[in-house]
Amino acid sequence: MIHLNHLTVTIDGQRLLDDICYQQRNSGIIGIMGPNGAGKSTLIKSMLGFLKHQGTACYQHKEMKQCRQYCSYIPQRSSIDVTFPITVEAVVRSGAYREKNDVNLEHQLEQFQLTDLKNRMLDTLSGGQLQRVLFARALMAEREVYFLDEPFVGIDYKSTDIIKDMLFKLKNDGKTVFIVHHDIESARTLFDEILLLNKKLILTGGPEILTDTNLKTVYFPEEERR
Ligand SMILES: Nc1ncnc2c1ncn2[C@@H]1O[C@H](COP(=O)(O)OP(=O)(O)OP(=O)(O)O)[C@@H](O)[C@H]1O
Repeated sequence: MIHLNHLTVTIDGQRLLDDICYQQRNSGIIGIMGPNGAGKSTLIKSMLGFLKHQGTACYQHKEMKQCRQYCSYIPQRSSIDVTFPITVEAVVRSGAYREKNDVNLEHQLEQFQLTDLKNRMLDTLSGGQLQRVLFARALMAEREVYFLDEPFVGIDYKSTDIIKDMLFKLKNDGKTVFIVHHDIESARTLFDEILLLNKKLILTGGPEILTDTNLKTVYFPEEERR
C-alpha cells in the first residue's frame, strides 16, 4: 500500500504540489483526476522519485525510490519518441526483467491483440495500438503497482476495451493501478477510488465523490471564492 506524507513539489519557486497526504486502503484501480495543470503527472513522477520533493512517498513503509522493482510507469503517449527504429515485438520484449521470457512475450502480444502487428515499426502504429504496446511492455515485468498517465486519451473503442479488460484483470490479481484520467463519466465505473487534485489533494473516496458540487470545487475553485 502506498502512503504519501506531506508530499510537496516546488520547481523554480513555483509550488506544483502542496502538502499531499494520502493513505491507500485497498488495491484496485485508482484514478487521479483534476484540471489541466493540477499536478497529476507531477504527482506520479514525484511518487516514483523522478522529481525532487519534500515529504515522503512510501510503498509498504519503504521510500518508493527504493521500491522501483515493484512499480511500472507508463508515461503519456505523446512523450514517446516513435521515430526510434524498433519493432512492436522488441519494445514489448524490452519490458522483461532480466531474463528472456518468450512464453510471456507471446502471451502479452496476444492479450493486447498485437500478434499481427509484432513486426511493425512504432511510427506505423495508431495511437491506440501504441498505447497497447506500452501497456504490454509494462506487464512483461509483472509488477505490483502500475502508474498510467492518460492511457485513454485519443484512442478508439477497441483499444479502450482491451485496456479496460487488462486493468480489471490486474485488479482481480490484487494489483494496484494509478491512472491519470480526465473523463468523468467513465471514471464512475472504472475506479475503485479517486483522488481529486488541484495542487492540493481536495478529496479522496469512491466514485460517489464525483458530485457536481465536488467537481466545481476542484475544477472551478475561483468561482468558490467569489
Ligand atoms: N519540470 C517542470 N518545470 C516547471 N514547471 C513544471 C514542470 N513540470 C510541470 N510543470 C508545471 O506544473 C504544473 C502541473 O503540471 P502537470 O503536468 O503535473 O499537470 P497535469 O495535472 O498532469 O496537467 P494535464 O492534465 O494538462 O496533463 C503545470 O503548470 C506545469 O506547467
